[in-house]
Amino acid sequence: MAPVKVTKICCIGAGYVGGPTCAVIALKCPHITVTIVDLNQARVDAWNSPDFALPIYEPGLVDVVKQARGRNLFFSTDVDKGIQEADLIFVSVNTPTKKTGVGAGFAADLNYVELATRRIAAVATSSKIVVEKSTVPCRTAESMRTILEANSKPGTRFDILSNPEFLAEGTAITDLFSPDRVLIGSLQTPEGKSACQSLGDVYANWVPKDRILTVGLWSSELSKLAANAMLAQRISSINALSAICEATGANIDEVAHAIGFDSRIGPKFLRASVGFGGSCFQKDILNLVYLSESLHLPQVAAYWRQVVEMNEYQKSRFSKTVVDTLFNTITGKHIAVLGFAFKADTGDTRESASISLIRDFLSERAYVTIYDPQVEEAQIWLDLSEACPNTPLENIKKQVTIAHSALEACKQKEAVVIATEWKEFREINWQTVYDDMSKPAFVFDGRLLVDADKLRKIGFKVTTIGRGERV
Ligand SMILES: NC(=O)c1ccc[n+]([C@@H]2O[C@H](COP(=O)([O-])OP(=O)(O)OC[C@H]3O[C@@H](n4cnc5c(N)ncnc54)[C@H](O)[C@@H]3O)[C@@H](O)[C@H]2O)c1
Ligand SMILES: O=c1ccn([C@@H]2O[C@H](COP(=O)(O)OP(=O)(O)O[C@H]3O[C@H](CO)[C@@H](O)[C@H](O)[C@H]3O)[C@@H](O)[C@H]2O)c(=O)[nH]1
Repeated sequence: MAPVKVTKICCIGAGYVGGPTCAVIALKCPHITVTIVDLNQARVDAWNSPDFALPIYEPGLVDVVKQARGRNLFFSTDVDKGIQEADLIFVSVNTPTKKTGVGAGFAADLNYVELATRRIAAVATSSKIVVEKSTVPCRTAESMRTILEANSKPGTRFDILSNPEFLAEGTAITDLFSPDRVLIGSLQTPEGKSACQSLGDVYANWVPKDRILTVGLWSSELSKLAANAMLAQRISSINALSAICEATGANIDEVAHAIGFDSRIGPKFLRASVGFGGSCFQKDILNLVYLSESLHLPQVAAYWRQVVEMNEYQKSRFSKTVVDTLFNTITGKHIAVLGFAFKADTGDTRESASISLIRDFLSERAYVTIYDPQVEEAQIWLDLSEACPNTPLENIKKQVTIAHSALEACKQKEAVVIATEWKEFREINWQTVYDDMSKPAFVFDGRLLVDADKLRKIGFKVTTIGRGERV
């Protein structure tokens, strides 16, 4: 069966994945018309804004959108038209952890995937290749196929592919320009393989062919969960070791450097921290835990659950270190928290470790001043309200202030907590920060970001993750 030559792509979901991924496809494939659709009018308006005030912050994204928007890249809320016109449809909707019902707290909520799939089935009038881009549990493609086939009109067919996304926020554009690999899963039938080639040909416009991996559908779905589980496991492993370093006087930087030199281990993703955040790691591991339990594999479930538990431990251990170091009480004390995003170079706050720290500080009745270069004030209030469900927002606001610069945040505070690895925190004038702080002036570096010795020379009392010495 000859592969369909893709000329029109629709992406359902204009979020952190759908937006950048399909904007890059449009840029790299000027012969393909790409329409990204979303039900969220405000989001689509932001993607279309004349001054390119895009709904997400991602280095390099504005340049990509500037080049392609209006040429062969379009953003719209007309989901049905987008579906009808396309020959290939990406489903890139959110798959958060379920909050209620069976599997609550672990399983992925597939409601958005199902609704998008049902919409495709309801309005498609010609054959489509439907590509699962969202991260989903193993065998979700089968459910999508069942829905689509049960609703297909005479003469139309649907081929389902899995094409999980591996971009990381903050580096999305470079990841998409030069991916380690593009993974495409398909049924191993002539039709499935032909659909797989159609999508592979789209990526081949800029991705070397040896980086386009083709596998079975279920392997592709599971590989996405597996990749995130293994990455998060590395962080929990190095964080577990950071606790041993603090207790023994070993230095986690030196340990990471030493083990990373072993080519079988490698140096990446070994940075001890206050804990991993982001919308994916925790969600996808819990999803794997749920899958393992559903498959009656309790030991496997317990193994992966421990990665998340270690992360929770790391966050609470850091909060406790702050309290212990500040003479066992932070009640009434003023603390600056630098960074609210879950990592640098993004405005995304989902599962940010900063939120857990601030919640702990508020419960100890400290006063907190937050500064982040990218996160909107409204988002901070929303996240803190969710983190402290029993405290009305007006009470939270009595304890929390939002500053407009790092220097302003640190002024007259007793302690500075670095929660996100923004480069500007390394480069601020620490002498000025010191001069303006109450004394003794404490710095708690949750990201191994600053030169602790230099700060100590200025006069700070510095506590760093994974290092025994504390003055
Ligand atoms: N954020 C990441 O870095 C990342 C990376 C790789 C994979 N993923 C996975 O990709 C998926 C999307 O993640 P995201 O971060 O882009 O989510 P997101 O919440 O930023 O975006 C999802 C968008 O889908 C829209 N949507 C939901 N249902 C819809 C429907 N029926 N019709 C039209 N629009 C609809 C929502 O309005 C939202 O704008 C998730 O499964 C996630 O696990 C995310
Ligand atoms: O050595 C490290 C590396 C990362 N982190 C933290 O881990 C979290 C996740 O970071 P990162 O993986 O860089 O960002 P994400 O955007 O969450 O990307 C992950 O999740 C995506 C969604 O599934 C995948 O596509 C990516 O491949 C995967 O890296 C952040 O809080 C980081 O600060 C550390 O603490 N130490």
